[in-house]
Amino acid sequence: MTKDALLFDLLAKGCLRQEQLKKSILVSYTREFDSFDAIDIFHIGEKWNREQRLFWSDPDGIERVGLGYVLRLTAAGENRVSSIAEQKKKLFNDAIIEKWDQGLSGGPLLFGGFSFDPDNQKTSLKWHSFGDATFVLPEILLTRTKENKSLLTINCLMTKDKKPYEEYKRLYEQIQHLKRPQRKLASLLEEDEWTSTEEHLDEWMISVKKAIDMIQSGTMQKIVLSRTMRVDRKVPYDIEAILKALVEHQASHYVFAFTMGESTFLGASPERLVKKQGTDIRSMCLAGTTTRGKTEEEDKEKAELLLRDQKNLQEHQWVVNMISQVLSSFCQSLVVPQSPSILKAGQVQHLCTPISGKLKEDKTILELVQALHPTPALGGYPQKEALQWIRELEVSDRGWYGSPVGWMDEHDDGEYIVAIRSCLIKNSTALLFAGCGLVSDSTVTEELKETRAKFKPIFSALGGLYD
Ligand SMILES: C=C(O[C@H]1C=CC=C(C(=O)O)[C@@H]1O)C(=O)O
Ligand SMILES: [Mg+2]
Repeated sequence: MTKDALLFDLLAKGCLRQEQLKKSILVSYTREFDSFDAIDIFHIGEKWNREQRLFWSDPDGIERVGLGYVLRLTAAGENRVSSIAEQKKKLFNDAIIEKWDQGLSGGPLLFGGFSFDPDNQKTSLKWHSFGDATFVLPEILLTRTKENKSLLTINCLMTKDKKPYEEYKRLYEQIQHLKRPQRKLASLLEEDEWTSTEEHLDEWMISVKKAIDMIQSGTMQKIVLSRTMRVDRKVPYDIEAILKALVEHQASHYVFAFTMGESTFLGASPERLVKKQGTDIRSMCLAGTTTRGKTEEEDKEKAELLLRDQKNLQEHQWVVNMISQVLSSFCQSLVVPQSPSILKAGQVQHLCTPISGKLKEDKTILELVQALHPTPALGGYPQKEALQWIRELEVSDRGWYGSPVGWMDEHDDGEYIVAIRSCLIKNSTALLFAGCGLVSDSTVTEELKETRAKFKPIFSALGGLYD
């Protein structure tokens, strides 16, 4: 039997099971594929379904491109995480999943994320297609593994009206299409083509001052406040060109893009929230920032100053305390380094404490995400009060900025990052986000500079200069 004849077989099996159980059946088939260029494949998706495309690459070198969404799981409000978990469970019940090698990382992965705060009333139309929680299952998912193997996953939901042969024919044609990439020359922006505006800057500075005063008075320990920069072009943004720039310049980051309808949320985040593989857990505390030096020597000097800087160490410590406390309740063992190291992230560098652990009992990746979000790297401390202050002090709607975004598999393993260094793009407008952790030694001027530096990596990828 040829590889794709097996696909037909599975679809027929799915159809039969659908008739027997009288419910929609997920059929997922993963096989080896020809080597591919992820950006090229993403580009092919523009022609056939430009409103349903996703891209994901991680620091281990794994790349994934998803084209077309078989289904969308959505949820709103306080119970959004458990609602997604329930919908996911139902979807995988009775599913037919075939992988030629169980050890490889293809398969029916769900990609998506959550808004930062479902209780924030500033629901703007801009984030409409993303909602409080949205997960998608791509129809075609191409994966390049760490070992440089290419995998093709085809997902299909066999509903009552679907005929196996018709589905097979349609999917087969799409696979042929994938083999004929046409590379378009990605063009970055010319300098005179865009205008940028730092939005509500005065209001933001007043809010930062208020938050610092409050922290100094002892009411709060830490609050993270973010702001937006709008960058307008004369012509629509070229998402592939931006991804190409991010992948080239930010290879050590998580580069992601989720297109939901006309809008794309994309970025290159250095921050892992949590990864779960069986009982192994990995997380990361990232907070405390300085800029990069112009020479290697200056860069190192800045890093050394950061490692000794009391304000940044304090800012960092709230995150270490919270993440280690949360994870210790889930884990039988946890490794937390005594002091932070440096993580270089494009035009900035951070204090970073990686954390790893072993789960004591079976948990899903979503349970871990729910317990961790938002850490004091994006919210503050104490968490509940910090969220309340963010609602009151921030003008912009964070939407999915600063939120958990990622993927999960049929075994409830997966990886979520914190969506920072990111922007929301619609046609010729990009909205960039950057925030900063405020503690008692913060000053408005320094935090303004810090957020300006944090805009740079994504701004550069939109066409500004890398410096
Ligand atoms: C909130 C952001 O960064 C967080 C992660 C690393 C360092 C941070 C800081 O030093 O303030 C922030 O906590 C952002 O980039 O928008
Ligand atoms: Mg900071």
